[in-house]
Amino acid sequence: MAAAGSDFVVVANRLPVDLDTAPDGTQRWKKSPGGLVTALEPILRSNHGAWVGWPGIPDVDVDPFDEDGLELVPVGLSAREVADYYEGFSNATLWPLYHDVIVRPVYDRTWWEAYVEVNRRFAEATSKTAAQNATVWVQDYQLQLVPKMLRMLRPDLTIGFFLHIPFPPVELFMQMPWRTEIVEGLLGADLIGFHLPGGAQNFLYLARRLAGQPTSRGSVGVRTKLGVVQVGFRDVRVGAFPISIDSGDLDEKSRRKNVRDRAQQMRGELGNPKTIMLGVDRLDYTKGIDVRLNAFLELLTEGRVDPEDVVMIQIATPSRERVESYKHMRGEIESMVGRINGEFSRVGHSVVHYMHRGVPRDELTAYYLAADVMLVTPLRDGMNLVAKEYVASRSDLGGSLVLSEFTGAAAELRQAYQCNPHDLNSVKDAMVSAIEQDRETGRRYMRAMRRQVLAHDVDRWARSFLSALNRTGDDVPSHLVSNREIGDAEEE
Ligand SMILES: Nc1nc2c(ncn2[C@@H]2O[C@H](COP(=O)(O)OP(=O)(O)O)[C@@H](O)[C@H]2O)c(=O)[nH]1
Ligand SMILES: O=P(O)(O)OC[C@H]1O[C@H](O[C@H]2O[C@H](CO)[C@@H](O)[C@H](O)[C@H]2O)[C@H](O)[C@@H](O)[C@@H]1O
Repeated sequence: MAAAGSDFVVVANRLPVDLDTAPDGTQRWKKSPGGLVTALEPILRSNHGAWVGWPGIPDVDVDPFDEDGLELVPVGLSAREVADYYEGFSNATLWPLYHDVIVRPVYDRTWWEAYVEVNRRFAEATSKTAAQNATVWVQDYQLQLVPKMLRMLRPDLTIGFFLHIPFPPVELFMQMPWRTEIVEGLLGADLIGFHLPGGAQNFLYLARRLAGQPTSRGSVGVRTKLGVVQVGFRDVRVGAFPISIDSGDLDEKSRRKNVRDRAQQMRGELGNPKTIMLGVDRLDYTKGIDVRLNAFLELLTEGRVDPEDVVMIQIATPSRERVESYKHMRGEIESMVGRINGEFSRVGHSVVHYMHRGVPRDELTAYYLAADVMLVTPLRDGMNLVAKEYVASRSDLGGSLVLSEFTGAAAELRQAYQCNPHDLNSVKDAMVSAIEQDRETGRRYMRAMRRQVLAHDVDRWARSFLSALNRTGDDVPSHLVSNREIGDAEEE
């Protein structure tokens, strides 16, 4: 058992830095600051914090190192483990199963064995890193066995777990050959968080049915009213904590002159169309990129949208490219883009601009500002931060959001043009309403959505989870100090 060590440890599949290999073969750490690290950094730094995770490439063996007061603890994976644990069990079994079986999950015993083995390695690395009575926060579906494994190694720890993707209903979860092991793995935590009350409710039912543990029966609320599973003498609490973004920062960036000028310039480069529609997603079959392309194609074909007036930009960040279903989907989407442009573009004027690459952060903010209509049409999505980022970027109160009902964000962004991605007419109607929205209505809707996103930022999300985990009932867990003040951001 560790004598010294960190008082607060985050455990996630990926470290907040990636080991990047340059063309000349040299390797260096590249920051990949997602929302999670932004939210947790102040708490990590002021609490002698550590982050346990994979460096992002196979077959590297790196010792723990300090990065500006934050201890980074790399967990190495072999190429075989990346194939079986990450691409296999995490992204070809759990990912599709938890996203409504949009593609058929593969149940492979070798992948499961790799998942168990890698989860054990993460639990062991965490056990060596955490100080006596430390707080450990385990993240996401790749590490569902870690809470139980860690509790067996270190019963002194307070362990939280947060699932970033949906937790499926019983009818789907029961497909999983290792369903009991997964539920029991999660029950090693003291608090299990989901984005939405529905996920928490699904889990409570499965804990009763599969682990045979008594549970509370009442409904679960957002950030309040936790459910309880009794595991022997321990109470495992279960709750809904919808994640968010660093909305204040994005709001500030979107007001900068250089970002506004760049947005104007983009419009000019596109030939000053009346309407710019934008999609920003990892290239993933859950995101409904095909749905929005189909809806656009039908609207153009029916003459409800004029190809001279409306331009669509799709930024599709490469993702999980060696997984079969992702390869297949890429081909389908690219052929659809080709078909729409083949039918409706003319020389010097494309109707769909498709980029299979990521863009830098500031450039992305400029895209958000330039877009009159933001298209977020997943078939299923745990939250969808892109929808919240768009809203936070619209300090000018311009723009409109088309949002699938099947995202976590839909529960909070009620003034979006919500649609059912399984009903193409619903998506088409939402797109047309968003395109035709009048200025005053748009400003009213955007103001209401911004109030929600600015008041509920990622810092508040982290604090509400950690205070529930440590049962302090305040925004700031009493034994975890933070040097960052929070207050509800005021609109404009
Ligand atoms: N800088 C940058 N970030 C991107 C790009 N595409 C997506 N992202 C970010 O990736 C995140 C995607 O989160 P989310 O919508 O919740 O979907 P997820 O991909 O399933 O986690 C958001 O923070 C996006 O801003 C890109 O091209 N450039
Ligand atoms: O690490 P990758 O395999 O490259 O995938 C990127 C991340 O995708 C998933 O994001 C989810 O979390 C978001 C924040 O809570 C949420 O808004 C979104 O709906 C989810 O899809 C995944 O959960 C992460 O673990 C991945 O790192």
